[in-house]
Amino acid sequence: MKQITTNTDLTSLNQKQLEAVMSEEKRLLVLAGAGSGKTKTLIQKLEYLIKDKKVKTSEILAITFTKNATNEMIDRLIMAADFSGDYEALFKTKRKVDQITQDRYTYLKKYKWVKNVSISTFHSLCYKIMKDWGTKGTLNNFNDNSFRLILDSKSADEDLNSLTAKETRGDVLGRILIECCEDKNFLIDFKKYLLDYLVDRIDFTPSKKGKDYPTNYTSLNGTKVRSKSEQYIADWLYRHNIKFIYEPIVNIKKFDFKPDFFIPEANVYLEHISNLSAPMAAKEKELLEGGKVLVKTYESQTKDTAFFNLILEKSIKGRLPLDYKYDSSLNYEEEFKYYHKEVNDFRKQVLTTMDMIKVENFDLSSVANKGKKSAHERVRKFYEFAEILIEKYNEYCVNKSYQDFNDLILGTIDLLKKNNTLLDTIRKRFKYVLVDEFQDVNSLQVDLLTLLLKEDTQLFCVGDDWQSIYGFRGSNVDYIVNFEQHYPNSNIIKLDVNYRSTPNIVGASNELIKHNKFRVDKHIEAFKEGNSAIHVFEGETEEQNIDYAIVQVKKLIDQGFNKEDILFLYRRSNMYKAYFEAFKKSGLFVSSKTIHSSKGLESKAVFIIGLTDGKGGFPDVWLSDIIFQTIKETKHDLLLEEERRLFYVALTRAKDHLFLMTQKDNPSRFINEIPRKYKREPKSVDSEVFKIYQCDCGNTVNETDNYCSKCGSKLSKEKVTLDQKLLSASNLGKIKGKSYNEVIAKMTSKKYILDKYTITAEGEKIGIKYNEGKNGDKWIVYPESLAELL
Ligand SMILES: Nc1ncnc2c1ncn2[C@@H]1O[C@H](COP(=O)(O)OP(=O)(O)OP(=O)(O)O)[C@@H](O)[C@H]1O
Repeated sequence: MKQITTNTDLTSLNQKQLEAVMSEEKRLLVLAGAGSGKTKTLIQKLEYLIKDKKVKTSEILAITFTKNATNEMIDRLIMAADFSGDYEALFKTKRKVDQITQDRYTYLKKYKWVKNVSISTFHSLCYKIMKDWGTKGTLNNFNDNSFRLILDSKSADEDLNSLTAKETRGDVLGRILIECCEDKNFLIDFKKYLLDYLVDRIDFTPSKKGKDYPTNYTSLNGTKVRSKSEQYIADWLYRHNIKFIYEPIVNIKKFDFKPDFFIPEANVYLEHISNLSAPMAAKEKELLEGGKVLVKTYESQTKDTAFFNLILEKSIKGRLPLDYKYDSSLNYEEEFKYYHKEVNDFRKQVLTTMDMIKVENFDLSSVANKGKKSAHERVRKFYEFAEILIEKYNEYCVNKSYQDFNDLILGTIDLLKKNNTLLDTIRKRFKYVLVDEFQDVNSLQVDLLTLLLKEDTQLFCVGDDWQSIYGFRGSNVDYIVNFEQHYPNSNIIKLDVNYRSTPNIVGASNELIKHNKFRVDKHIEAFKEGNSAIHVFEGETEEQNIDYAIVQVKKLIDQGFNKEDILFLYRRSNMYKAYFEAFKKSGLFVSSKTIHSSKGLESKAVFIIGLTDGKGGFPDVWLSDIIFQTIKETKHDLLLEEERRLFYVALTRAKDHLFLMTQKDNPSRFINEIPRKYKREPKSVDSEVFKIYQCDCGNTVNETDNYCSKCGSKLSKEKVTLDQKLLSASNLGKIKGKSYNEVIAKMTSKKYILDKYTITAEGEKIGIKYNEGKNGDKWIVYPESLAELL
């Protein structure tokens, strides 16, 4: 084999990183804090194995979680191979995605050995195994190799799109639902479920009759009625194809009134009487005098459904023509035309249920049976429908030979278990298995991984339990926290130097994460020096926060920061909407991302917005719906810990500057969990007064100065008056190289707010003005802040 050379420089590693790279341990976890060089160590390990240990490239399997991570790894290997530095130089130029892919392809042809290393996501690994080893062309077989992928939408992974079914999982499930609704009973039952639980959401309403008690219920034909019993009557009529008018206005002789129902074809009025009903006597008399038939039903009768049905049969059916057609065909389109959103939500719930069952490797019928025994009617009903739909869905996918992402892993596990030759071949081939982001693995992935290992396979995992943020998708932080239990005779190396962030950012994130119970203890130290504090800004309104952000962003841009250097992060996309509009208006360009998608990134300045407490803020702990709790229970405490890890990820993306944006009187608990010493918080105006002293020559001097630095004259403390403490508009202009008029125009063009005070300009005076009572107005300036605004 041709000698592979790379420009790997092991001397750039610290002691622990080096130890990890050179380790011969069969089961090793490199457990690290943010910015401590996990990715760097993993890549160096790859290079070390190939270049120094002369391991055959085909014997290495490196597993990542995303296509981006795979590409990053490939790019770093190409850079290591490319001594000319040309490939690295390309990254400094602006390129379109297509161009990046093309360049990668060109260089992979040049450095073929990089291509020989199996670097793939779990999914693409399984895809390949299934395609290469699945049973050839045997439809209806779980291990069929002529399958196509079925996804929720177009894949972000271009390579996968050509291999993907045209229809999405949602399309298929939707069609199966329509087919099931050809059975009228199914349709009516399903519509009732949808109206009760996704439209009226009756189970989310307090059971006690109070002001929150629902004022109406949607009946099967869409009429809103006032009570559950009225809904029952309306539904009974609908099911029997009997038309009705709800609360028709009747005027027979003396007054207008509204009986509950009128059934024209039976020429009957129906009044349902409960203890909430208004007195009936006068209305009844009117109807009688008008020769109308009135049927009365009573709340007490509804307790026994069969009995109540009988009453309705007798009093209504008996008055309809003998040949009345009680049966009618119902059309899905017509029945659900106003409820597309709810049908869509239901479909998503079924797909999530399906995924959760697969990820946990559970059996559909056991989960469905558990669900059907739930104390909640909504859950019982959901699983009745879900079981039928999922069974039919699975049947359809097997017939069509469709596999979703979880099927790929399940299918591969199944295939490896059945096919000993294959298992043996793969185990013998991959002598080194490297896994990135190990904190994100789920049970299925661990099962697969375990299958791939022989006793003497080297398993090298890197991860950070503090950054595990995909619990909601089924990943289980336990595999990294209790690595030694899952992999007996394993070793752990902790990387504890953060090369990315300033000491305040590292200190703050260390302190924050200590509030989590479920974690491995690590103490991460900052490599960098510097004492820039974390800025906490508490505006009274979102507008104030945006104004502040604009000022700070402009300041950073003045310092030479570009788009990539400034990153706005948020828990949910809608938090950024108003910022986006304001930046667009001001012609400012910054990067922005949800925190989940910022994993692995870094930026010189990071702004975390939307840090308010409570619903819609951050943390925002949502216990999963009881439907999903049936499959996997989630607990409030653990969800809060995951939110905190998400905040940890956000904090640790920042290299030098970190801004936390919240709202006055409603800060996120996470901000309070960061000790004060790391933060620069706006304090009250009085405690923060930054006094400005002026020499007679106009030069600004410090309080402790005895002599003026400009004219050299001795400064007399007694001369300092309130007015003299003020930095005049002219002087402020001089400092910033602006004219008096420019300063005043700028300050008065917009109301800048500092803390809760408005900065105003009046003549030469500029700053914060507040009323001192009989001594007149008092002015205070924050020179630093004012200068920032200019
Ligand atoms: N030994 C080292 N000496 C100097 N710089 C280092 C060293 N190790 C890592 N770095 C630098 O630290 C930064 C973070 O490294 P890397 O991205 O590999 O960390 P990470 O642990 O994967 O981060 P995270 O998990 O937070 O995304 C990079 O800029 C990297 O070049």
